[in-house]
Amino acid sequence: MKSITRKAKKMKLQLALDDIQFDDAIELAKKVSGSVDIFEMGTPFIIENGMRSVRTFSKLFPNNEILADTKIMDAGAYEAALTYIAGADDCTVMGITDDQTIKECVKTAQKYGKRLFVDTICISNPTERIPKLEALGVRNISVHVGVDQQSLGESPLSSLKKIKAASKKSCLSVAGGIKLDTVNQYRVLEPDIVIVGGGILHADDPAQAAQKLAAVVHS
Ligand SMILES: O=C([C@H](O)CO)[C@H](O)[C@H](O)COP(=O)(O)O
Repeated sequence: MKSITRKAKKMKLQLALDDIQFDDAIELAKKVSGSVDIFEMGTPFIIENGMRSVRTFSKLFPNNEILADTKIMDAGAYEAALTYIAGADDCTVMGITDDQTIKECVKTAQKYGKRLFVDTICISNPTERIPKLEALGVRNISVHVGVDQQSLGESPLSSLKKIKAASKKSCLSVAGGIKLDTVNQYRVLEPDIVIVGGGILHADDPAQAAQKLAAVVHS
C-alpha cells in the first residue's frame, strides 16, 4: 500500500543553497525555478543571511516550496515558528535531539499548517528511532549523510534502504553528496524528494546541472 502511494506521487527535486552568495543564489534560482520544486535555505546560508533568506525567496518564488534547513536541536516551538512566520513551508529538526523538542516542533508545524522534516544525521539506530519519531507525530524524514561524513566516504544509500523499511507513514527525502552520476541509484529506491547541494552548486554550469538532475528525478 505504502509503495503504491509513493509511486503515484511525482518525485521532487530540492536544491540546497548552502555555500553560495545571496545575490548569486537568487540569480541561479531565477534560472531553475521551473525545474527545481523546493528551494532549501541551507544551514550555512541561514547562518550567513538569517530569516531574510526565507522572506526573500518566499516572496520572489511563490510557486516553489521554501525549506529552512534550521537543524533545530532545542527551543523547538520558538525556532520552528521563526521560520514559518518568515514564510517557510518547511523547516528541519535533528532526529537525535530529545523527544520534547521533536514534539514542540511537530505541534508548531501543525499550528501554522506547515511541514517539519526530521534530519537523520547521526541516528545510529534507525529501526528503533524512526517508529518512535512517527509515534511523536513526525510525518517527514530527511535521510541525510552530512558533508563531513561524506568526506569519510559515506553515502545515504544504505540509510535510505533501512529507513524506507522502518518508516510506516512518512514522506522521505534523501541528501548527501548526490550528483548527476549517482542520482539514479537513489531514484530507483523511490524517495519522495531528492536533495542536491554541491552536485549543482559546484558544477561547471549549475543551472544546466539542475536541469539535467530535474529531468532524471521527474522521469
Ligand atoms: O544539509 C546539508 C549539509 O548539512 C550542509 O548544511 C546539505 O544541504 C546537504 O548535505 C545537501 O548538500 P550536498 O550533500 O552537497 O548535496
